[in-house]
Amino acid sequence: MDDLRVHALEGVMLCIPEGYEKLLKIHSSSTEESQVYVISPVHEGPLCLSGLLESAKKKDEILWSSLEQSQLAWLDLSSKLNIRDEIVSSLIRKGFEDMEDILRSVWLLEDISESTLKYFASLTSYYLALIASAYFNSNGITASLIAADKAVRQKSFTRGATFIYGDLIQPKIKVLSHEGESEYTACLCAVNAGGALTFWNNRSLLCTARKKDIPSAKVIERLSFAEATELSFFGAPIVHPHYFIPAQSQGIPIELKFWGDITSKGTIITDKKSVQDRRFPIKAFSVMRDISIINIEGAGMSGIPGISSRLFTALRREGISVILISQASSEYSICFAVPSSQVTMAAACARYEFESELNNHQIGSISAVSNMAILAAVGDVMSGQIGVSGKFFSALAKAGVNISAIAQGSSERNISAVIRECDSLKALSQVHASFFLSAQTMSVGVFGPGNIGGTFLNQIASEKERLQDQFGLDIRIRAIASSSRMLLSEEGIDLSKWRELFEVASQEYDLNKFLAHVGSEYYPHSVLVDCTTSNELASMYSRFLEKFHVITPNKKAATGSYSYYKEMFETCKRTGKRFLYETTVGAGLPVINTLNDLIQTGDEVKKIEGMLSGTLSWLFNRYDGTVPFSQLVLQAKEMGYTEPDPRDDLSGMDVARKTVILAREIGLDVELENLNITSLVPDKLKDASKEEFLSRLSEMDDEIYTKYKEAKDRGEVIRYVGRVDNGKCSVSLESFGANHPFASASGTDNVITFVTSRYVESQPLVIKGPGAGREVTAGGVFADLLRLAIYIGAGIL
Ligand SMILES: NC(=O)C1=CN([C@@H]2O[C@H](COP(=O)(O)OP(=O)(O)OC[C@H]3O[C@@H](n4cnc5c(N)ncnc54)[C@H](OP(=O)(O)O)[C@@H]3O)[C@@H](O)[C@H]2O)C=CC1
Ligand SMILES: N[C@@H](CC=O)C(=O)O
Repeated sequence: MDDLRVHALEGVMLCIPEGYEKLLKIHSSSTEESQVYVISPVHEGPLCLSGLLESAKKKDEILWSSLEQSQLAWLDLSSKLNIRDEIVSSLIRKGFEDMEDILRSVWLLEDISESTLKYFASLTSYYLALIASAYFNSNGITASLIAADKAVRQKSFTRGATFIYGDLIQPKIKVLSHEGESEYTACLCAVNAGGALTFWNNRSLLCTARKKDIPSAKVIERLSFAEATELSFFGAPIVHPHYFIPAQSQGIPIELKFWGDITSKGTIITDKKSVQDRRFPIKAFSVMRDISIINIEGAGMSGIPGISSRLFTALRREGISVILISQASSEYSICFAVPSSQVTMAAACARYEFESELNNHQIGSISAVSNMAILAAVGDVMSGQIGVSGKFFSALAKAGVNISAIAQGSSERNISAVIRECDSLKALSQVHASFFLSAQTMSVGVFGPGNIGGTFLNQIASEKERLQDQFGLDIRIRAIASSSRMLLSEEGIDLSKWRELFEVASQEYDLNKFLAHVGSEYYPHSVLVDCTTSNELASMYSRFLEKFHVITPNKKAATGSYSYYKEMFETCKRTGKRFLYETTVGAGLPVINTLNDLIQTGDEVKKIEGMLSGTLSWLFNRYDGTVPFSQLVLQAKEMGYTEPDPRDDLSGMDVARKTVILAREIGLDVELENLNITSLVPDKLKDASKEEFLSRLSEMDDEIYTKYKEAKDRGEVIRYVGRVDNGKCSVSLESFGANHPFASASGTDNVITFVTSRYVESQPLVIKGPGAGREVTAGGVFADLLRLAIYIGAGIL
């Protein structure tokens, strides 16, 4: 068992009775025999005493009633803790009598000396220590009080509790007005008396990112002093390194704990360099907001010694704190970041310093940009590990975050990027997920909860948890829209009951609202899944791809005009967004991806031939004249094989679209209008409404029977085929003998053959399987979503 632990506490923690109860719990659960509590002064609230001095200086009559109220507040705290020790109240009263004398002289002199200010502050720390020791004693724990200046010289402390108060010891360079007040004294006590150290903060546990920004951020268990130094600079809940130098120099580990959650183990800072798992090179990410950058540019700076030195000397003279510096090796420009509150002064200071260089154009411009943030990644294990910064920057690129400046120290323990403040949350959540510190989250909006869309939502519902646990992929379906209603949810729709929610909680459909919701800034990756057959939505993909990834089984966009088709891919190239549409041909079959593999590996595709309609395949496989064709069409619709309007299948249009998609995939500039399409839909039903067409379906029965009979008599079967051959596309209704591969297709089979340089005519590459249906198609859309997840960096194998 260690003998001694020294705790650094903020005075404010002990301004309410619950604070003492917490402290008692901490004491009782600690293993060390001697516990030392260094208590910092109170700087705000009813127990703070510095306001009295201000009133005295201003000769404000309110002083006397405030003095009385203040005394009552202190006595009240002690009585609420049931402290019966008369000495405590009489010492508090005595302190107030002394204060009254001092306040009278401040009143007369209208001046507050530094030592008076310190005395009033240290009195609060004394009172807290006094009350705490009385409270501990009344709870059967031996407790005593020692003034800080004496405590730091002690080689040992008595068993039980010791409370240290007063004018706490400060390092020579103080950082922020009230930072580290108890920590430095605690360090000195621990170093001198050989004890362990705990710093209690009132802000939060130290996590891999700020919890407010990334709710799934985890507590960091261990940290090296060097990492702690980097993180403290970037605003993590650790005091400035100046305050823990004594402990660091003696290799005394420091526990960082959070007063709001005293049972958490918190973080241990040690002098050991982190040797954690190299798969997790980053310990934590931090964001500093409200930053401005100043850029100094000019050809005349190259190779001129002393420019940087003059700049930073001038800035230091003005007390401007430079947070980050980045200079191109060409020395053509220097960029540095400062807090926005200092940017005007910093820019003026730089202009003043380089006035003559500006006048003679050695320096072209000195410009400032505000509303920036610094995103920093910190970790010992980054050092020497190839690819960490690459991953960091590519993660930012995938999230569409522009980087204005970069800095990486040669220790390789910190990479910092200056980005726009409005991108900071999105950037943080992307890099945090990319280094597997939290799940890779996608904000997904689904258009069209019909056959395919609805099945897709059900499939996600059943796999969501597993994907999150196994691969850290967090798919959040945050919006669902039909043509008239939409359901939005901030955290993600509960997919176990999405249908009921859509019924009862949906609102009127508003596309702009839908897009703004799915694309909300917090999420680094926003995805639109279009499971409609809407032309209107398809015509907006190019616009969507500016900001969203698009996944769709809807064939309309990929078969729109060739210029629009090109435009979508140009947008993708520019924005880094993905357009995935595997299910537009062959439903869940791997047709487009296979074709792409052939092309990307240098194969030459000479001919594509396919039975591309699952519906027509099923109809002609089923039809034998016993059940009317029209009835089978209704069954196919019921089973989710047909297009929302079955005329799209029966007219050959669906096959034509798929043929065009395949042709374009191999680089052919083809337009749908140029295809000759044989339609099975009688002319008289072409322009009827969908409802009328369905009610008059039987009018096509005779003609189909004739076609069927003619083929049958030849010993053949009817198939609808799409072809891309010799640079030309065609679709046709044909009949095939029993030996043809198309004749052996059953059910909703699609059969697609590729003849290429590698897969010759006599032995083509053949893809065969169900080419329509809810489950297979929705599964294909889901697979596209997972492909996208891999692209954005999810660790799916
Ligand atoms: N069935 C299959 O096997 C395959 C289908 N596909 C494609 O999948 C897509 C969907 O087909 P399927 O699920 O059968 O069709 P459904 O008719 O079952 O569903 C379509 C859905 O889209 C909604 N919708 C229509 N217009 C809009 C709009 N402008 N905005 C938002 N929602 C809209 C409809 O809502 P509302 O009720 O308001 O009209 C409905 O919920 C089609 O493009 C089809 O070509 C691709 C491969 C295979
Ligand atoms: N209706 C289509 C569905 C797939 O695209 C078909 O039958 O093939």
